[in-house]
Amino acid sequence: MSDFTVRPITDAERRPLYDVLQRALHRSPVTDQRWARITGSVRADGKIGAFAEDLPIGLASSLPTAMTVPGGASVPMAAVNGVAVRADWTRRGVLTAMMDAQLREFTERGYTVAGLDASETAIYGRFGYGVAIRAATIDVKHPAQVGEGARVSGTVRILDGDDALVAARTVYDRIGYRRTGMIARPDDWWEISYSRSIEVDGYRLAVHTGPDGDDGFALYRTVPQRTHAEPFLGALVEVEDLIANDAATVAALWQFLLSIDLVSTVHASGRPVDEEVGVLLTDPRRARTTDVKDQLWLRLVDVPAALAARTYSDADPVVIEVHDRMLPANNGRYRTGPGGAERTGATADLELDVDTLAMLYLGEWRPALLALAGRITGADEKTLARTETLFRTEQNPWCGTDF
Ligand SMILES: CC(=O)SCCNC(=O)CCNC(=O)[C@H](O)C(C)(C)COP(=O)(O)OP(=O)(O)OC[C@H]1O[C@@H](n2cnc3c(N)ncnc32)[C@H](O)[C@@H]1OP(=O)(O)O
Repeated sequence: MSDFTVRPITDAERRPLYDVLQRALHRSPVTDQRWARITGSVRADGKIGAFAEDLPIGLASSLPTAMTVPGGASVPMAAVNGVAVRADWTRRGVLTAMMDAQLREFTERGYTVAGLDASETAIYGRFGYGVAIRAATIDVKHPAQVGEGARVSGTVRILDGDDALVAARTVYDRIGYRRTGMIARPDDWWEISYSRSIEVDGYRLAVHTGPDGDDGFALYRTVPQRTHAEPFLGALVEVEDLIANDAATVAALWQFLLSIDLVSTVHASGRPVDEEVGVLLTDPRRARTTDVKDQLWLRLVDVPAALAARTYSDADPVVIEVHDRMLPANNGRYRTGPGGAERTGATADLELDVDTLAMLYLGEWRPALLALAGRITGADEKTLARTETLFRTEQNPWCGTDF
């Protein structure tokens, strides 16, 4: 018998469990002032707690949202956003018990998928999450400037505090989550995460205005780099969020970020892997992609619904056999082709675990590579090529929301 219990939390348990999360992420416990600001958005609903008798020892939170899938439909998604176990209770199965309870809750609530941003890569595969989106870190070193011929226009203004929060929400809602992998940003996420970036971490918002009004923004802060040894070293510009309605607005926001004086480097993480900043510059080598890593770990909670929600390119269907240890209702074979996806009794063309299906689902990974890694079995080269055609997407998926 385990010496802890896992269950939905009450209102009174929110703050102590929020502090379990803060501590696990090496942040200070929340202040009374900050709690007063966010308390309405830190809801008990969607939170699973772990308790040793009355002691709160673990938390797994989620927010309801929706994600755009290939073809443009959006599916109900649980954004898993606050997972922590007290340091004196780790490696005793607390997270495993919370993940199990959470997945059962997601099924009951009718979520098609769940997603998370993993603190470490070794944790979530065992629960059926796979890396469905990768993102790039881009560093631009000064002197760097956007070339004169670049098609950038419009104006940029800087906002702070609540004005920044309101403007970012308004522009995001206006642009929408159009690209595959983007999500609707939940109200509570704006109130907790975005307000922390602005109020606690000192970020400001550069809002771009084009011919039809505000159409993009960059959330950024400047961090001094000067030392006694290097008294003239310029500041670092850290870009946390950059959203725009089209590529020209993305370019205009980069132009603004590169125009800030007394800066040595502009650093942006979580960018789309196809965001080519270098080509905009007079010297392309000033921009470097310094990292490409997992951005979104996706869990297909309802495999039949997920497979049916996206579109497929033109190729003969494949029969995919899916294995799901934690949600056995997903086990089975699915005929997947341009006409859609449905359960079948036919012989499988390929087999995979549900985390690998998540890696395929948004078009991030080539099936041949997944077969090479031993993640797809039973498929010959022709089947893998067919699967690639079916699942291929025109543009790389990108989430862009750090939840
Ligand atoms: C979506 C997000 O919020 S990401 C943020 C996640 N939170 C953090 O990183 C905060 C700091 N860390 C923690 O709070 C905890 O260590 C957690 C939540 C990561 C893990 O909680 P635990 O209760 O220790 O996990 P649990 O005991 O259920 O471990 C399950 C398995 O995962 C493995 N595991 C858990 N954490 C890690 C890790 N950080 N690295 C490698 N393996 C891990 C365990 O070894 C175990 O494997 P086993 O079944 O083969 O023995």
